[in-house]
Amino acid sequence: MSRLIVVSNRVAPITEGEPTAGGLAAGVMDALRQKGGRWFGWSGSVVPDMVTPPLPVTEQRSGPVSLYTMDLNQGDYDAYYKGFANGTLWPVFHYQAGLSRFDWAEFAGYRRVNGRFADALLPLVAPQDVVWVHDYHLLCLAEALRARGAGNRIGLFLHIPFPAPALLMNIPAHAELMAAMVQYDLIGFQTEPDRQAFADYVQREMGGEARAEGVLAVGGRVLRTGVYPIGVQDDLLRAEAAQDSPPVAALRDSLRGRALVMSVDRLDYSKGLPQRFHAYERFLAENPAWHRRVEFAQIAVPSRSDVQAYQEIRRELEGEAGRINGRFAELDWTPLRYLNRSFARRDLMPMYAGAQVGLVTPLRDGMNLVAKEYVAAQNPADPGVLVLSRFAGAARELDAALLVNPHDEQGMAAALLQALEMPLAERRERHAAMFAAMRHNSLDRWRDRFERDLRQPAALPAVA
Ligand SMILES: O=P(O)(O)OC[C@H]1O[C@H](O[C@H]2O[C@H](CO)[C@@H](O)[C@H](O)[C@H]2O)[C@H](O)[C@@H](O)[C@@H]1O
Ligand SMILES: O=c1ccn([C@@H]2O[C@H](COP(=O)(O)OP(=O)(O)O)[C@@H](O)[C@H]2O)c(=O)[nH]1
Repeated sequence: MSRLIVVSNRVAPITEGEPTAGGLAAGVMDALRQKGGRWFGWSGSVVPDMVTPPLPVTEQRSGPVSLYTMDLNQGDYDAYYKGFANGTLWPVFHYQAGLSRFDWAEFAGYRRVNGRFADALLPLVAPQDVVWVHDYHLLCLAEALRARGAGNRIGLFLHIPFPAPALLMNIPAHAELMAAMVQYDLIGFQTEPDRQAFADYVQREMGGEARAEGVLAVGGRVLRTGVYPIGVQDDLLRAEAAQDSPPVAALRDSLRGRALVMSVDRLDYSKGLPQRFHAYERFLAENPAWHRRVEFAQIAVPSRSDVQAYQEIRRELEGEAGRINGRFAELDWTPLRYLNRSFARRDLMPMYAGAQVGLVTPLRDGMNLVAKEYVAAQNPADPGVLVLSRFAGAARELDAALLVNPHDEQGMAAALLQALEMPLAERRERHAAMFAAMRHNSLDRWRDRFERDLRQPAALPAVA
């Protein structure tokens, strides 16, 4: 039997109900629980350099999912995760080249860790299995597996945007990176512009040829590319949204009838939090009639806190939250609640349900599952309004949201007012359109389409 072997840097906690660090882990766990499979990744623990590889692989089981994890030693973690993946690739792929740094030694460390993943993975993979790799941490994994003799079909799904070639070429190792990427059999993207940017580079810089829709021939290899927007499990989420719990009750009681604007993000510069804070400040300044009648809750979960750019954005936001509250707060009204902590998703869902506005305004985002979760949580008879950045992957499907440019403070302030004052009929109409789009590209569809295309070499690539 041919099994599905999933590989990603971040894996979900195996215990249900624990907060999940980001959309990849949430999405993959939900998808794997349905059908079962093997999932290999980093344990999240870093051990001293004197512990030398190969590091042991630990197995845990949760229902039909077998989770295999491995620690990283400090040197590998620094070069691979903190260095090349999150110090170089993440900013460039999110169109923030100015925040990117590059070091050949870190790139070598990134390749070395991709090799360590390959070494640990090989004993778990039978020749007939298919391997589904996730995200930018493992762009060189297919190359490492092939160098070790693996003949399996190997696919990559990129959860984050893929940059235009001119931007990608800011990375001095762009040619090495792309030569490794074309060792995959199938590469999936969140949106068509991401797929097109990849194909443009292959054609223009590598002499590749686009043969049929999405099929690329390059350097003696044929690989397929497709668009597979990640989704959510709306039935599960709707059930979670209907539950009450102590944090949800505490939030509701504290609002005392005020409207709630809500945002939930990892504390990441790509999420556009300072711009969002400034737009809310402008909204308050321009609309005194809304003072005491609205509160904005920003949940910002600390993330990658040992990377300098993340430390800087955290400091900036603490200052801005204090300043905005200092400017507008009254003894009995705090206009902005800023929380640096995480919640279990089953607690977030009823909070979304009670929020009149979901404010999701990243500068760039591969997809943004919070936007889809917000739509899933709403009561169709009296739904809230999603204000969504046009630069989130989710905006391509949820185009009935109030779409905003996160760099346009005035536009965002106006959208907030429009959302808070939107008539019921328009809210229902917009929500129905978004709900249908969200349901169509479900999490099951994402997994099934990618797995089907990965297993069928001859099948035509996907167009979402
Ligand atoms: O693993 P971390 O460094 O703690 O970061 C968390 C995850 O962040 C990113 O998530 C992305 O995947 C989501 C689901 O497809 C998508 O909606 C979002 O737009 C992406 O940013 C990252 O890509 C993951 O690898 C991280 O695990
Ligand atoms: O306190 C929190 C904050 C976020 N999330 C989940 O983390 C994911 C975030 O995914 P998204 O695609 O929005 O962004 P990412 O963090 O992956 O860039 C969503 O499923 C959220 O529900 C969570 O479980 N607890």
